[in-house]
Amino acid sequence: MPRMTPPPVDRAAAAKAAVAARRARATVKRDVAERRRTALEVAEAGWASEPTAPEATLRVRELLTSIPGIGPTRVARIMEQLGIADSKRVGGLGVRQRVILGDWLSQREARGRVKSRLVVLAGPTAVGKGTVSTFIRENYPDVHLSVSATTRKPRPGEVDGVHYYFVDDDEFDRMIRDRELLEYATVHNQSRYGTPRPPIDAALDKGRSVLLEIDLQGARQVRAVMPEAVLVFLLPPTWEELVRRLIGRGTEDTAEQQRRLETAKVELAAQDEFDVKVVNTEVSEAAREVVDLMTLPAAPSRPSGSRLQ
Ligand SMILES: Nc1nc2c(ncn2[C@@H]2O[C@H](COP(=O)(O)OP(=O)(O)O)[C@@H](O)[C@H]2O)c(=O)[nH]1
Ligand SMILES: Nc1ncnc2c1ncn2[C@@H]1O[C@H](COP(=O)(O)OP(=O)(O)O)[C@@H](O)[C@H]1O
Repeated sequence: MPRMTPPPVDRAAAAKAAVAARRARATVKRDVAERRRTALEVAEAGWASEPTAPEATLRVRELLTSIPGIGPTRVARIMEQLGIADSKRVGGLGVRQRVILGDWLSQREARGRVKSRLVVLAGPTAVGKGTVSTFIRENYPDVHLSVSATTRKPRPGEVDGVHYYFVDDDEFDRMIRDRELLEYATVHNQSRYGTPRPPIDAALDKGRSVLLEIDLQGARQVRAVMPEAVLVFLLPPTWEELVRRLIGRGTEDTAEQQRRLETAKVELAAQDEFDVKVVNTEVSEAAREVVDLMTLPAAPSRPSGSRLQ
Protein backbone atom coordinates (compact mmCIF):
# COMPACT_ATOMS: atom_id res chain seq x y z
CA MET A 1 0.00 0.00 0.00
CA PRO A 2 1.41 3.44 -0.89
CA ARG A 3 2.09 5.98 1.87
CA MET A 4 -1.04 7.99 2.50
CA THR A 5 0.45 11.02 4.20
CA PRO A 6 2.96 13.58 3.03
CA PRO A 7 6.19 13.94 5.04
CA PRO A 8 5.88 16.24 8.10
CA VAL A 9 6.27 19.98 7.45
CA ASP A 10 7.81 22.49 9.84
CA ARG A 11 5.38 24.45 12.04
CA ALA A 12 6.16 27.96 10.73
CA ALA A 13 5.61 26.83 7.14
CA ALA A 14 2.42 25.05 8.15
CA ALA A 15 1.09 28.19 9.89
CA LYS A 16 1.92 30.29 6.81
CA ALA A 17 0.21 27.76 4.58
CA ALA A 18 -2.87 27.78 6.81
CA VAL A 19 -3.17 31.57 6.52
CA ALA A 20 -2.73 31.39 2.76
CA ALA A 21 -5.33 28.62 2.60
CA ARG A 22 -7.85 30.67 4.56
CA ARG A 23 -7.33 33.67 2.28
CA ALA A 24 -7.57 31.45 -0.79
CA ARG A 25 -10.88 30.01 0.37
CA ALA A 26 -12.25 33.53 0.91
CA THR A 27 -10.97 34.60 -2.50
CA VAL A 28 -12.53 31.65 -4.30
CA LYS A 29 -15.88 32.34 -2.63
CA ARG A 30 -15.68 36.03 -3.52
CA ASP A 31 -14.85 34.95 -7.02
CA VAL A 32 -17.98 32.80 -7.18
CA ALA A 33 -20.14 35.71 -6.08
CA GLU A 34 -18.59 37.75 -8.87
CA ARG A 35 -19.28 35.02 -11.41
CA ARG A 36 -22.96 35.92 -11.26
CA ARG A 37 -22.04 38.93 -13.38
CA THR A 38 -21.54 36.32 -16.11
CA ALA A 39 -18.58 34.08 -16.76
CA LEU A 40 -17.26 36.37 -19.46
CA GLU A 41 -17.01 39.35 -17.17
CA VAL A 42 -15.17 37.26 -14.59
CA ALA A 43 -12.83 35.99 -17.29
CA GLU A 44 -12.12 39.54 -18.28
CA ALA A 45 -11.70 40.61 -14.66
CA GLY A 46 -9.17 37.80 -14.19
CA TRP A 47 -8.13 36.51 -10.81
CA ALA A 48 -9.33 38.65 -7.90
CA SER A 49 -5.87 39.31 -6.50
CA GLU A 50 -2.31 39.78 -7.70
CA PRO A 51 -0.93 36.64 -9.39
CA THR A 52 1.86 36.61 -6.83
CA ALA A 53 -0.43 36.93 -3.75
CA PRO A 54 -0.04 33.93 -1.42
CA GLU A 55 -3.57 32.74 -2.11
CA ALA A 56 -2.95 32.74 -5.87
CA THR A 57 0.31 30.82 -5.69
CA LEU A 58 -1.13 28.21 -3.33
CA ARG A 59 -1.76 24.82 -4.90
CA VAL A 60 -5.41 23.69 -5.03
CA ARG A 61 -4.25 20.50 -3.35
CA GLU A 62 -2.94 22.52 -0.37
CA LEU A 63 -6.11 24.59 -0.25
CA LEU A 64 -8.27 21.46 0.03
CA THR A 65 -5.94 19.76 2.52
CA SER A 66 -6.32 22.79 4.80
CA ILE A 67 -10.03 22.03 5.27
CA PRO A 68 -10.54 20.16 8.56
CA GLY A 69 -11.42 16.51 8.06
CA ILE A 70 -10.06 16.25 4.50
CA GLY A 71 -6.98 14.06 4.24
CA PRO A 72 -4.60 13.60 1.29
CA THR A 73 -6.42 10.55 -0.07
CA ARG A 74 -9.72 12.40 -0.16
CA VAL A 75 -8.10 15.46 -1.73
CA ALA A 76 -6.82 13.38 -4.63
CA ARG A 77 -10.32 11.99 -5.19
CA ILE A 78 -12.02 15.39 -4.97
CA MET A 79 -9.54 16.89 -7.45
CA GLU A 80 -10.15 14.06 -9.84
CA GLN A 81 -13.91 14.58 -9.53
CA LEU A 82 -13.52 18.33 -10.13
CA GLY A 83 -11.20 17.72 -13.07
CA ILE A 84 -8.34 19.77 -11.62
CA ALA A 85 -4.77 18.59 -12.21
CA ASP A 86 -2.66 17.82 -9.13
CA SER A 87 -0.10 20.54 -9.87
CA LYS A 88 -2.64 23.38 -10.40
CA ARG A 89 -2.25 26.56 -8.38
CA VAL A 90 -5.32 28.52 -7.31
CA GLY A 91 -4.27 31.51 -9.42
CA GLY A 92 -3.78 29.32 -12.48
CA LEU A 93 -7.31 27.97 -12.65
CA GLY A 94 -9.43 28.69 -15.70
CA VAL A 95 -12.87 30.29 -15.33
CA ARG A 96 -14.72 26.98 -15.55
CA GLN A 97 -12.48 25.36 -12.96
CA ARG A 98 -12.84 28.34 -10.61
CA VAL A 99 -16.61 28.08 -10.89
CA ILE A 100 -16.53 24.35 -10.19
CA LEU A 101 -14.16 24.75 -7.24
CA GLY A 102 -16.14 27.70 -5.86
CA ASP A 103 -19.40 25.75 -6.05
CA TRP A 104 -17.79 22.80 -4.32
CA LEU A 105 -16.48 25.01 -1.49
CA SER A 106 -19.85 26.74 -1.05
CA GLN A 107 -21.67 23.42 -0.90
CA ARG A 108 -19.18 22.10 1.59
CA GLU A 109 -19.64 25.18 3.75
CA ALA A 110 -23.43 24.95 3.59
CA ARG A 111 -23.18 21.34 4.70
CA GLY A 112 -20.90 22.43 7.51
CA ARG A 113 -23.47 24.85 8.86
CA VAL A 114 -26.09 22.13 9.31
CA LYS A 115 -23.50 19.57 10.31
CA SER A 116 -24.63 16.80 12.57
CA ARG A 117 -23.11 16.62 15.99
CA LEU A 118 -23.19 12.85 15.76
CA VAL A 119 -19.94 11.44 14.43
CA VAL A 120 -19.32 7.75 13.79
CA LEU A 121 -15.73 6.54 13.90
CA ALA A 122 -15.02 3.25 12.15
CA GLY A 123 -12.05 1.60 10.50
CA PRO A 124 -10.11 -1.64 10.28
CA THR A 125 -8.90 -3.59 13.29
CA ALA A 126 -5.92 -2.08 15.16
CA VAL A 127 -5.96 1.17 13.17
CA GLY A 128 -6.29 2.96 16.52
CA LYS A 129 -10.04 3.60 16.89
CA GLY A 130 -9.95 2.83 20.61
CA THR A 131 -6.79 4.89 21.13
CA VAL A 132 -8.19 7.93 19.29
CA SER A 133 -11.54 7.64 21.12
CA THR A 134 -9.79 7.44 24.48
CA PHE A 135 -7.73 10.51 23.58
CA ILE A 136 -10.94 12.38 22.75
CA ARG A 137 -12.60 11.24 25.98
CA GLU A 138 -9.63 12.47 28.03
CA ASN A 139 -8.94 15.72 26.18
CA TYR A 140 -12.30 16.90 24.88
CA PRO A 141 -14.72 16.51 27.79
CA ASP A 142 -17.53 18.25 25.88
CA VAL A 143 -17.81 15.25 23.57
CA HIS A 144 -20.11 12.48 24.75
CA LEU A 145 -18.46 9.17 23.94
CA SER A 146 -21.08 6.47 23.56
CA VAL A 147 -20.58 3.39 25.76
CA SER A 148 -21.61 0.26 23.88
CA ALA A 149 -23.25 -2.85 25.26
CA THR A 150 -21.44 -6.09 24.48
CA THR A 151 -21.76 -9.79 25.17
CA ARG A 152 -17.96 -10.21 25.21
CA LYS A 153 -16.25 -10.80 28.53
CA PRO A 154 -14.35 -7.87 30.09
CA ARG A 155 -10.58 -7.80 29.59
CA PRO A 156 -8.35 -7.06 32.56
CA GLY A 157 -8.64 -3.35 33.41
CA GLU A 158 -11.94 -2.83 31.59
CA VAL A 159 -14.63 -1.24 33.73
CA ASP A 160 -18.35 -1.93 33.31
CA GLY A 161 -20.11 1.28 32.28
CA VAL A 162 -16.87 2.99 31.25
CA HIS A 163 -15.41 0.85 28.46
CA TYR A 164 -18.56 -1.19 27.77
CA TYR A 165 -21.74 -2.34 29.43
CA PHE A 166 -20.97 -6.02 29.78
CA VAL A 167 -24.24 -7.93 29.39
CA ASP A 168 -25.26 -11.55 28.80
CA ASP A 169 -27.12 -12.83 25.74
CA ASP A 170 -30.54 -12.59 27.42
CA GLU A 171 -30.02 -8.94 28.33
CA PHE A 172 -28.74 -8.14 24.83
CA ASP A 173 -31.87 -9.82 23.37
CA ARG A 174 -34.03 -7.76 25.72
CA MET A 175 -32.34 -4.54 24.59
CA ILE A 176 -33.04 -5.43 20.96
CA ARG A 177 -36.65 -6.35 21.76
CA ASP A 178 -37.25 -3.10 23.66
CA ARG A 179 -35.69 -1.11 20.82
CA GLU A 180 -33.03 0.29 23.12
CA LEU A 181 -30.26 -0.09 20.56
CA LEU A 182 -29.59 2.41 17.79
CA GLU A 183 -27.67 -0.33 15.96
CA TYR A 184 -26.09 -3.67 16.75
CA ALA A 185 -23.92 -6.28 15.08
CA THR A 186 -21.97 -9.47 15.66
CA VAL A 187 -18.31 -8.48 15.33
CA HIS A 188 -15.42 -10.74 14.33
CA ASN A 189 -17.99 -13.59 14.24
CA GLN A 190 -17.81 -13.69 18.00
CA SER A 191 -19.63 -11.31 20.30
CA ARG A 192 -22.51 -8.93 19.85
CA TYR A 193 -22.07 -5.19 20.25
CA GLY A 194 -24.72 -2.47 20.22
CA THR A 195 -25.16 1.27 20.81
CA PRO A 196 -27.67 2.16 23.55
CA ARG A 197 -29.91 4.86 22.14
CA PRO A 198 -31.28 6.74 25.21
CA PRO A 199 -27.94 8.26 26.33
CA ILE A 200 -27.30 9.48 22.78
CA ASP A 201 -30.69 11.15 22.48
CA ALA A 202 -30.18 12.76 25.90
CA ALA A 203 -26.72 14.10 24.97
CA LEU A 204 -27.92 15.47 21.61
CA ASP A 205 -30.90 17.09 23.34
CA LYS A 206 -28.49 18.90 25.65
CA GLY A 207 -26.57 20.15 22.61
CA ARG A 208 -23.55 17.93 23.19
CA SER A 209 -21.65 16.27 20.38
CA VAL A 210 -21.65 12.50 20.32
CA LEU A 211 -18.99 10.09 19.12
CA LEU A 212 -19.69 6.43 18.33
CA GLU A 213 -16.75 4.08 17.87
CA ILE A 214 -18.30 1.10 16.15
CA ASP A 215 -17.68 -1.41 13.37
CA LEU A 216 -18.51 -1.06 9.68
CA GLN A 217 -21.86 -2.90 9.87
CA GLY A 218 -22.92 -0.60 12.71
CA ALA A 219 -21.82 2.51 10.80
CA ARG A 220 -24.02 1.49 7.87
CA GLN A 221 -27.01 1.02 10.18
CA VAL A 222 -26.49 4.45 11.76
CA ARG A 223 -26.35 6.01 8.29
CA ALA A 224 -29.70 4.37 7.47
CA VAL A 225 -31.48 5.60 10.62
CA MET A 226 -29.66 8.91 11.11
CA PRO A 227 -28.60 10.18 7.68
CA GLU A 228 -27.36 13.42 9.23
CA ALA A 229 -24.57 11.55 11.05
CA VAL A 230 -21.03 12.17 9.79
CA LEU A 231 -19.24 8.89 9.05
CA VAL A 232 -15.48 8.94 9.55
CA PHE A 233 -13.15 6.17 8.37
CA LEU A 234 -9.87 5.97 10.25
CA LEU A 235 -6.98 4.86 8.03
CA PRO A 236 -3.50 3.60 8.92
CA PRO A 237 -0.55 5.50 7.36
CA THR A 238 0.36 2.26 5.54
CA TRP A 239 -0.76 -1.37 5.44
CA GLU A 240 2.56 -2.41 7.03
CA GLU A 241 1.92 -0.05 9.94
CA LEU A 242 -1.53 -1.58 10.46
CA VAL A 243 0.04 -5.04 10.68
CA ARG A 244 2.68 -3.68 13.08
CA ARG A 245 0.00 -2.17 15.34
CA LEU A 246 -2.05 -5.35 15.39
CA ILE A 247 0.94 -7.52 16.23
CA GLY A 248 2.36 -4.91 18.65
CA ARG A 249 -0.90 -4.77 20.59
CA GLY A 250 -0.44 -8.43 21.37
CA THR A 251 -4.07 -9.11 22.31
CA GLU A 252 -4.74 -11.74 19.60
CA ASP A 253 -2.95 -14.98 18.75
CA THR A 254 -1.45 -15.47 15.28
CA ALA A 255 -4.50 -17.23 13.84
CA GLU A 256 -6.83 -14.48 15.10
CA GLN A 257 -4.45 -11.81 13.74
CA GLN A 258 -4.62 -13.43 10.29
CA ARG A 259 -8.41 -13.57 10.45
CA ARG A 260 -8.60 -9.89 11.44
CA LEU A 261 -6.22 -8.85 8.67
CA GLU A 262 -8.44 -10.60 6.12
CA THR A 263 -11.43 -8.68 7.51
CA ALA A 264 -9.36 -5.48 7.47
CA LYS A 265 -8.85 -5.84 3.69
CA VAL A 266 -12.61 -6.07 3.16
CA GLU A 267 -13.18 -3.10 5.47
CA LEU A 268 -10.56 -0.95 3.74
CA ALA A 269 -12.35 -1.59 0.46
CA ALA A 270 -15.45 0.07 1.94
CA GLN A 271 -13.70 3.34 2.83
CA ASP A 272 -15.36 5.29 0.01
CA GLU A 273 -18.76 4.81 1.65
CA PHE A 274 -17.61 7.23 4.34
CA ASP A 275 -17.98 11.02 4.41
CA VAL A 276 -14.50 11.71 5.71
CA LYS A 277 -11.22 9.81 5.92
CA VAL A 278 -8.73 10.55 8.66
CA VAL A 279 -5.24 9.05 8.62
CA ASN A 280 -4.13 8.05 12.12
CA THR A 281 -0.44 8.92 12.02
CA GLU A 282 -0.36 10.99 15.25
CA VAL A 283 -3.08 10.17 17.76
CA SER A 284 -3.57 13.80 18.89
CA GLU A 285 -3.77 15.02 15.27
CA ALA A 286 -6.29 12.36 14.24
CA ALA A 287 -8.37 13.14 17.35
CA ARG A 288 -8.35 16.85 16.52
CA GLU A 289 -9.49 16.17 12.96
CA VAL A 290 -12.41 14.11 14.28
CA VAL A 291 -13.38 16.74 16.88
CA ASP A 292 -13.14 19.52 14.26
CA LEU A 293 -15.97 17.79 12.42
CA MET A 294 -18.21 18.45 15.40
CA THR A 295 -17.58 22.20 15.17
CA LEU A 296 -16.64 22.33 18.84
CA PRO A 297 -14.12 24.77 20.20
CA ALA A 298 -10.84 22.90 20.56
CA ALA A 299 -9.81 21.79 24.03
CA PRO A 300 -6.74 23.48 25.46
CA SER A 301 -3.79 21.44 24.31
CA ARG A 302 -1.75 19.58 26.89
CA PRO A 303 1.99 20.00 27.13
CA SER A 304 3.50 17.95 24.32
CA GLY A 305 4.85 14.61 25.41
CA SER A 306 2.29 14.30 28.21
CA ARG A 307 0.58 11.34 26.59
CA LEU A 308 0.69 9.16 23.53
CA GLN A 309 3.20 11.38 21.77
N1 LIG B 1 -21.60 -2.33 15.58
C1 LIG B 1 -20.96 -2.05 16.70
N2 LIG B 1 -19.64 -2.30 16.81
C2 LIG B 1 -19.03 -1.98 17.96
C3 LIG B 1 -19.70 -1.40 19.05
N3 LIG B 1 -18.80 -1.21 20.05
C4 LIG B 1 -17.61 -1.64 19.60
N4 LIG B 1 -17.74 -2.12 18.35
C5 LIG B 1 -16.69 -2.68 17.50
O1 LIG B 1 -16.37 -3.97 17.95
C6 LIG B 1 -15.04 -4.29 17.57
C7 LIG B 1 -14.33 -5.04 18.67
O2 LIG B 1 -14.12 -4.19 19.75
P1 LIG B 1 -13.33 -4.68 21.03
O3 LIG B 1 -14.00 -5.89 21.59
O4 LIG B 1 -13.21 -3.51 21.96
O5 LIG B 1 -11.95 -5.16 20.49
P2 LIG B 1 -10.83 -4.43 19.62
O6 LIG B 1 -11.31 -3.04 19.29
O7 LIG B 1 -10.71 -5.30 18.42
O8 LIG B 1 -9.67 -4.42 20.52
C8 LIG B 1 -14.39 -2.97 17.16
O9 LIG B 1 -14.32 -2.97 15.74
C9 LIG B 1 -15.37 -1.93 17.62
O10 LIG B 1 -15.38 -0.80 16.76
C10 LIG B 1 -21.09 -1.14 18.89
O11 LIG B 1 -21.78 -0.62 19.78
N5 LIG B 1 -21.66 -1.48 17.71
N1 LIG C 1 -1.13 6.90 15.88
C1 LIG C 1 -0.61 5.79 16.39
N2 LIG C 1 0.73 5.58 16.31
C2 LIG C 1 1.29 4.45 16.81
N3 LIG C 1 0.60 3.47 17.43
C3 LIG C 1 -0.75 3.62 17.52
C4 LIG C 1 -1.41 4.78 17.03
N4 LIG C 1 -2.73 4.65 17.27
C5 LIG C 1 -2.89 3.47 17.90
N5 LIG C 1 -1.71 2.86 18.06
C6 LIG C 1 -1.46 1.54 18.66
O1 LIG C 1 -2.01 0.56 17.78
C7 LIG C 1 -2.57 -0.52 18.52
C8 LIG C 1 -4.02 -0.69 18.11
O2 LIG C 1 -4.79 0.41 18.56
P1 LIG C 1 -6.28 0.23 19.06
O3 LIG C 1 -6.74 1.57 19.54
O4 LIG C 1 -6.39 -0.93 19.99
O5 LIG C 1 -7.02 -0.13 17.67
P2 LIG C 1 -8.55 -0.46 17.32
O6 LIG C 1 -9.39 0.05 18.46
O7 LIG C 1 -8.79 0.24 16.02
O8 LIG C 1 -8.64 -1.95 17.15
C9 LIG C 1 -2.40 -0.18 19.99
O9 LIG C 1 -1.26 -0.87 20.49
C10 LIG C 1 -2.17 1.33 20.00
O10 LIG C 1 -1.37 1.74 21.08
